[in-house]
Amino acid sequence: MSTARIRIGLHGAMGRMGLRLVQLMAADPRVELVAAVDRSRLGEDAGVAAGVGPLGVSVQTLEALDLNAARPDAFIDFSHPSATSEITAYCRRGRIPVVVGTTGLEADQGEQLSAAAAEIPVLTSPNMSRAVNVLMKLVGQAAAAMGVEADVEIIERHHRLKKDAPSGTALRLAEIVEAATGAGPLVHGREGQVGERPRGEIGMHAVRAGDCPGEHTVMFAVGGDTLELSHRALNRDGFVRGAIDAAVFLAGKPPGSYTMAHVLESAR
Ligand SMILES: NC(=O)C1=CN([C@@H]2O[C@H](COP(=O)(O)OP(=O)(O)OC[C@H]3O[C@@H](n4cnc5c(N)ncnc54)[C@H](OP(=O)(O)O)[C@@H]3O)[C@@H](O)[C@H]2O)C=CC1
Ligand SMILES: O=C(O)C1=N[C@H](C(=O)O)C[C@H](O)C1
Repeated sequence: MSTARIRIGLHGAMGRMGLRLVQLMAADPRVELVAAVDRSRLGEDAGVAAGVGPLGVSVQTLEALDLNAARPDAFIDFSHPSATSEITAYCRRGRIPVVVGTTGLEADQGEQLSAAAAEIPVLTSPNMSRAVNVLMKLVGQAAAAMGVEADVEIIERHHRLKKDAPSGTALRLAEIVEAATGAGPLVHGREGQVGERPRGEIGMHAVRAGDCPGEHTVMFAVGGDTLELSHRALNRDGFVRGAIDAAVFLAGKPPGSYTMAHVLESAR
């Protein structure tokens, strides 16, 4: 017996994440691309643009999208903070669940997402990769076990085209350490006569180089011992598969705020 595919709209469909989503969704029997929204490559067939052949879905702006024709069960957003409020408001008006992967959001956008979650299902995560979500759990455990006496340094490395720094994932890792130990403040890089390192400080370092898809290391150092927990993405597929799983999970859920933890728990 065949079940209906989950109808997915992409916001930021012609970006690095969007194009890989078009490719992996085309090979995933659970889902169907029904809307490809971007401000670039308007009018192109999204499948042709992604190299998987015609899908009959043209790239268009949100304003031009015919919602009654597309009937998305969920939207996935990997665009830019300046565009995320628009897709959130659109999904809220249309009662469409939304997965937000865009990072670098302002505090008031977090509030908008929380307000939207009172009316529609909203899943946000700075990192959709299963492995990174395991890293987050391990970092919480390590921080609690190492204690506030351990010097914590977070190093993230990304491609030269990334627009926000530090990465959303690195900021989340810092929040996890802070929650486990009360450590802080966060110190971004160091330069000049900074003096001895105070206890509790969390050092944050953003490397931008080449085409690196994303790496995160959290270092815990005490006298005589250093523990490092790292994740290295070899390509974007882990983020993309997580985002598809998130959209499949979210379609048909009641309104509320969801995270990748809900998705991963549901898959066990
Ligand atoms: N949560 C996660 O797991 C991950 C999150 N990310 C985050 O996702 C976001 C996108 O990353 P990435 O795909 O690499 O970025 P890209 O810049 O490659 O893609 C973003 C796409 O969105 C388009 N866009 C920008 N503004 C608008 C707008 N106002 N309306 C419509 N489309 C718009 C861009 O068009 P144009 O090219 O014209 O600017 C581009 O096509 C980033 O915030 C990144 O940090 C990335 C990977 C994983
Ligand atoms: O912009 C990217 O590429 C990535 N951004 C996310 C972040 O800011 O944490 C996740 C991933 O590392 C790739």
